[in-house]
Parts: sequence; structure tokens; C-alpha cells
Amino acid sequence: MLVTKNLTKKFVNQMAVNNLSLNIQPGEILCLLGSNGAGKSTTLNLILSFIEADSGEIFVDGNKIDISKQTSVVEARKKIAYLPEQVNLYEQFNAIENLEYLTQLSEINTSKEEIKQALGQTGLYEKAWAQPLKQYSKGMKQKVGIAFSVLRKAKLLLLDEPTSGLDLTATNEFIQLVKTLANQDTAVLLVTHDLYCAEKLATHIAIIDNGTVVDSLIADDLSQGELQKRYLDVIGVNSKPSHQVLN
Ligand SMILES: Nc1ncnc2c1ncn2[C@@H]1O[C@H](COP(=O)(O)OP(=O)(O)OP(=O)(O)O)[C@@H](O)[C@H]1O
Repeated sequence: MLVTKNLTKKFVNQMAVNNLSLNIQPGEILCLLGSNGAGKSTTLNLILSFIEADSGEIFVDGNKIDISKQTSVVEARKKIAYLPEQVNLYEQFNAIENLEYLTQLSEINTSKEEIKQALGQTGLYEKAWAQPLKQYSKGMKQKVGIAFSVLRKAKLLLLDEPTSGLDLTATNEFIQLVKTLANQDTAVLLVTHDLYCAEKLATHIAIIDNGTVVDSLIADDLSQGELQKRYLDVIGVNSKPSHQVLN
């Protein structure tokens, strides 16, 4: 569903993404795990055609994105749902109104019943559906964002640090929700530095450092604690003293 081949992007003197190749099939959840500045957001921005790669290729559902052609970008974006770290929705509107408005804007033919079904699928409790989003927590807003991706029938879901600011209950609810979407054949790219989320959610993990994948793992093959060890090895924490002795 998503293939990137040797993606490279440099900002002035900073190599943000360096020869990055990814492959996500329908139903797979690939976690791009990396620390601050590793190149995660730049990768998402490239896939979304917000910025242009210096070199490399991106294929969505088998079609190569040609950023110089509006039709190519529009076609790719139709298949992609993007959930940014801070979900951008209309705070004065309630969940149903938001989804009615967003589907109209995107020219998606949908009924109120389908909107309610999509909200129901996310587990957002029904009492909240008619409340303005300014009264929502981050986790609740995310559910509305996910409902929109369900209504759009997106084949590829991009998640940017989705669990930052969520408590453990909301994190676990979110993880279950994304797993349900993957079980329905959505391909998911999850970008995070949250090891817990990576461990609980991903089917595949690519550890990224300096814009390059330095370790690729299959979640089912990981033993207890192995991901944490391999991640800490990459970011160099295991080789540093664990604490300083103060005199
Ligand atoms: N527009 C830009 N101009 C210059 N340098 C940039 C720009 N965007 C990103 N960078 C640099 O590219 C590198 C990768 O940044 P990126 O934002 O992709 O990392 P990240 O993994 O998403 O980090 P974080 O977890 O902090 O969001 C960093 O060194 C960053 O400073």
C-alpha cells in the first residue's frame, strides 16, 4: 500500500531523511520509531507531498506520486488519512457536525447514519456526539479524526505521535481502535518515540536515526524487553553512564 524507495531530503546542511525505504502492506502497522530529530516528521511530510524529496520515490497503492502533477498528488491523498499530533477540527462544532462538514468539503457522499456508525466504531461514547469539540479531551478528538478516516475509506493511515498526551486508558483504547482498522486491511504508518505504543501496536518496527533505518524488526519475533534494548542501543543510552554521582 505504501512503498518508499531511497527517499532523501536535505535541509541546508541537515540531512533529515537519508535513503529511506519502507514497505507497508494492507493490514500491517509499521512503526517508525526514533528520537527527536531522527527524521520522522520529514518522512510524513514527504509522503503527504507537503515537501518535495531531493531524490527517491513514493508509491501509494501502486501509483508513483509525481509531486509536479496536481492530479497525482490529489489521487494519492484521497487514499491517505493523516492524524497529526494535534488533531485539527472545528472546536465549536460537535462530532457529527464536524464530520458532516468535513465529508462535504471532501465531496464524500455520506449519510448521518453512516457518520453515527463511524463514530460508534471508534468507541466515542454516544453522549459526547452532540457536544462541541472544545469540551473534548485529546483522545476523544482523535476518535473523531479516526471516524473521518473511516468515512473516507482511507487505505493508508498516517499517525504522528498519536499517544503523546494520552493517559494509559486512552492510549490503550487508541491502540485497540487502530488494530481494528488494520484488521479491516488499512495499512498504518505510525511515527513515534513512544516505546509502549510501538510494542503494543506495531506489526513491524523500523528504528530510525539520522534519517536512516538502522534496525528493522518484526513485532512477533521480539522477545520481552528486546525492543527497548535495541532502541536504547541505537540512541546510545545503553553506552552512557546511567547516573552521575554528585559529591
Ligand atoms: N524545515 C526545516 N528546515 C531545516 N531543518 C529542518 C526542517 N525540518 C526538519 N529539519 C531538521 O531535519 C531533522 C529531522 O527533523 P524531523 O522533524 O523530521 O525529526 P523528527 O524525528 O520528526 O523529530 P521530533 O520527534 O522532534 O518531531 C532535524 O535535524 C531537524 O532539525
